[in-house]
Amino acid sequence: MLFWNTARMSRSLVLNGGRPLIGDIEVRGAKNLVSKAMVAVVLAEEPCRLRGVPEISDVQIVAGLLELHGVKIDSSDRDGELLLDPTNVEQAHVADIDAHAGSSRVPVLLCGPLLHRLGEAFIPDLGGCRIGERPINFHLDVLRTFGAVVDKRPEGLRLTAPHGLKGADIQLPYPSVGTTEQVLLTAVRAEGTTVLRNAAIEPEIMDLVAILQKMGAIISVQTDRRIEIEGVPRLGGFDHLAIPDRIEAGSWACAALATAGDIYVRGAQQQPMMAFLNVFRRVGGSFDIDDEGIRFWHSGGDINSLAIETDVHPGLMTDWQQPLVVALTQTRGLSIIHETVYENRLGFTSALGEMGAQIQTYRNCLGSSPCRFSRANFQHSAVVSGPARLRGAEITVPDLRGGFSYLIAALAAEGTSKVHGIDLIYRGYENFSTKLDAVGADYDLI
Ligand SMILES: CC(=O)N[C@H]1[C@@H](OP(=O)(O)OP(=O)(O)OC[C@H]2O[C@@H](n3ccc(=O)[nH]c3=O)[C@H](O)[C@@H]2O)O[C@H](CO)[C@@H](O)[C@@H]1O
Ligand SMILES: C=C(OP(=O)(O)O)C(=O)O
Repeated sequence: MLFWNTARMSRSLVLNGGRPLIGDIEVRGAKNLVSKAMVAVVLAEEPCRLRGVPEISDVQIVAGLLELHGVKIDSSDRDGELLLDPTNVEQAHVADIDAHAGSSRVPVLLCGPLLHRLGEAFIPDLGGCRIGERPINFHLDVLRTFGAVVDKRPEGLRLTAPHGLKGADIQLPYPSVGTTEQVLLTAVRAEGTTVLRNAAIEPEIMDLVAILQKMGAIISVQTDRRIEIEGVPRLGGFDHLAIPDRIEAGSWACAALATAGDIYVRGAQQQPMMAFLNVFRRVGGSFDIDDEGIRFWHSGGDINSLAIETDVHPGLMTDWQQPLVVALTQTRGLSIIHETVYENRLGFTSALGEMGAQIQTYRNCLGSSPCRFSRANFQHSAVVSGPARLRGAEITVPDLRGGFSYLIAALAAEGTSKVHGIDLIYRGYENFSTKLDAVGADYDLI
């Protein structure tokens, strides 16, 4: 059992903005690795230890699902250590699994591990941020290539593998993070070799590869988005310290910039954040990297507008886009955003408009080249005109990163803001209210 429960947390925040955020905060393991590492436990035949686990609701959701499948989970105190024992993995009751419907996207990654362990998997309807259609067609296609039979039912998906799972030759239509993880988590114990082309290579995926290697997997990552996996008959446990959360680190960096503040993010690492750090420097923010973390601050005077384009790694990660947009409202001139990963990740800007930001969204690709959305009717580009004098407003969180971005906007704004629906922010920002205290924010939880 986990000892924390974000379901008991507050739903709204009242914030008084207009003062710089200054102080030290710490980020722990990445949401986008920790939840996958927990899924990998189902493949193990020995207990596993995961360290640096943040107290976020996505961890809670995956822990609940694993417990339904007989994984014993122990987290006794606040040191971020989870002990997970999968020796008695069993089929969960469909009705119990169904109770987790709509809560996260991670359950789809249980397909391969459950098929290997139990020969059958039932997956509830998925949740996750509503920032686009987010189909799972790539996931189902690759699972079928391995030999899975997918039965779509009103309450979710039922998968079986009547002839076992066999290594496959796979070319992804787009370097999808989740589908790459799906392939890794299935191929490591499939019979024979799998070759995956056009794979995603995000740092969290490389950390998952490291975990699987500790468990006994044989995986080679080539330089051209090609990953080769030799299936093995058995996997053992692991002991692993999760890669720190670069999205959370970048979000606090944007909070420092937008409020003309100065925040030291303990745990932030340079390498996985290179694309972000380049943007931060170009916009005129300052940073200083040491062995323990990164200090981000506003250097005074005007900051620069610029053009940014999100992309798969090593490009600028889409999850940084929303907090960056808030920082860009404070720059002089016109900034351009081209969101190429999700077709609908700019909807959060309309509430920023109510706060005084000048943001116009466009269907056209306002980037270096047309993206996958060029001929579709999606508002996936934006022009931000600044600097804007933001004023407090009453707003409701639309999604995880949009939610944190609203907190930044409220703290940069003059006056008082009320932000509702903050439970979504607990999905990926550990103890954010304690961290707001640490950087001197003026707020009340209601
Ligand atoms: C829990 C987690 O790790 N979430 C991250 C993961 O999401 P997630 O793994 O869902 O993102 P993907 O990389 O798979 O999605 C990228 C694009 O591919 C499309 N697609 C994906 C799968 C599919 O079957 N069909 C399809 O069309 C999506 O709609 C999207 O337009 O990577 C995203 C891109 O870095 C991040 O924003 C999310 O924070
Ligand atoms: C889009 C995100 O997460 P998820 O895929 O879990 O919805 C995110 O972390 O910003």
